[in-house]
Amino acid sequence: MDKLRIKGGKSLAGSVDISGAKNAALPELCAALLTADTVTLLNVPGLQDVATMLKLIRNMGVEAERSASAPGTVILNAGPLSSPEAPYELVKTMRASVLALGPLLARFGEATVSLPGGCAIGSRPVDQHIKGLQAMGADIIVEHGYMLARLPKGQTRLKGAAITTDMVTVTGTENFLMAATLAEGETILENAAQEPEIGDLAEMLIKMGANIEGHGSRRIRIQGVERLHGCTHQVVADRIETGTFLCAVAAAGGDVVLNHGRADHLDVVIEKLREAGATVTAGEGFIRIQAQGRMKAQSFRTTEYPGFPTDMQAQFMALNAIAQGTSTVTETIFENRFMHVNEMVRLGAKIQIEGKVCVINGVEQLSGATVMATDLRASASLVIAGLVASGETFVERIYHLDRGYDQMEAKLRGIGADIERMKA
Ligand SMILES: CC(=O)N[C@H]1[C@@H](OP(=O)(O)OP(=O)(O)OC[C@H]2O[C@@H](n3ccc(=O)[nH]c3=O)[C@H](O)[C@@H]2O)O[C@H](CO)[C@@H](O)[C@@H]1O
Ligand SMILES: C=C(OP(=O)(O)O)C(=O)O
Repeated sequence: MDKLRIKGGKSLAGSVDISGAKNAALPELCAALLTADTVTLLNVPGLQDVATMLKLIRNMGVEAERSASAPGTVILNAGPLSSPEAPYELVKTMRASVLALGPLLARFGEATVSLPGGCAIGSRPVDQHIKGLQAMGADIIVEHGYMLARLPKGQTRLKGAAITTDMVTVTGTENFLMAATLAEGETILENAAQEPEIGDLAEMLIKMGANIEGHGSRRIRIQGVERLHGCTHQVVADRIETGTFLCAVAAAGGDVVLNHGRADHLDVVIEKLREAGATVTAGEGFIRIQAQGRMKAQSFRTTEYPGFPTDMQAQFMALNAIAQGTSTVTETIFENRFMHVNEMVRLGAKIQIEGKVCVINGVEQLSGATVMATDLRASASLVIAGLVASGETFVERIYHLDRGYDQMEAKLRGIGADIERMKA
């Protein structure tokens, strides 16, 4: 297994190109299942999760190729799709595979999708996905670890429905959105997620001929159409990758421009960074951060968008770990998303976990050690901690990092970090 070696203490300067968002690219690859026409996605990030999703849909019979001449371009054609199935072997490494369920049901009237299972950050059930698609008329049974979904005999389309989920669910909203585009009649999604990736998916579906209103709000209305057509769509910039680099610069110090970064998708995080003492400026297609000296620790609580993103919790905690003062971080979305804490403690951080809350007493210096990545954002937080720790830090099990960051170590090296991948 590859690991990262980081020699801490370098400040960061220069510019980084932010990639397309993992959490937009994954549903958008699944949206291509909704049409027999060709769909072209631009700005698709080079991530392990994208490779897994391409494998998953190719396994169904979909033609899906990365363009050799245009980096980031993926051309998809689900015309030849023959097997609407997502097997456990592929689903187990990537929970987002559940996003195949809605489009498959909508277009083919059947789908067999493995239950994703729990993961390091929490149990992550899919009961809301099942309940919502059942409300749209699907028969879904769970058997041998699989969701077996089909339309009742004689029915060729899902039916529009009013769906109110028990909690805000991002991939749940995306599954219903995609399913509803081809359903008969109107679907109203109440308590819908408002993450920018939902808006980006909706924009893509509208280009494909879908009739959608209200995306970006808590109530989305979809009027089903009989068929969708192909489109070309550019994946929105990754706000979590952007936020990760912002935290890295705030922690290590420096002056970095993030090209393609969208400040309007990161309001709360940027506000906290400003309160911490960083200077953050932004314009069309870029964000610049300048940071000098020790930041001031910031307390926060994760909530659904537009609140503080759970996917930024670990990275900001790394900043708090070496900031001045005491902060509290409350995780409200996932029940087990503090796996990075014990690893940070091994680097010298002073953090106590009290249920959903972490109390962090900022220390002046971390000291390098070997630490283990347990999930995607935990990995990123350990990289940030390694950038500021004295001596060398080795981050093991970075296959988690590769799931969701496009060449993170090369991008960090480009702005002056002393970081290298050690191949297994
Ligand atoms: C591919 C993708 O976009 N992943 C993101 C998505 O994950 P994902 O869509 O899986 O997360 P959800 O928004 O669904 O989860 C929110 C909460 O609802 C719970 N829940 C969800 C569905 C369900 O059927 N039953 C249920 O109990 C989850 O366990 C969690 O506690 O949103 C999360 C929350 O912003 C992010 O951390 C992930 O990066
Ligand atoms: C939890 C995350 O992703 P996923 O839903 O793909 O596991 C994440 O991106 O931080």
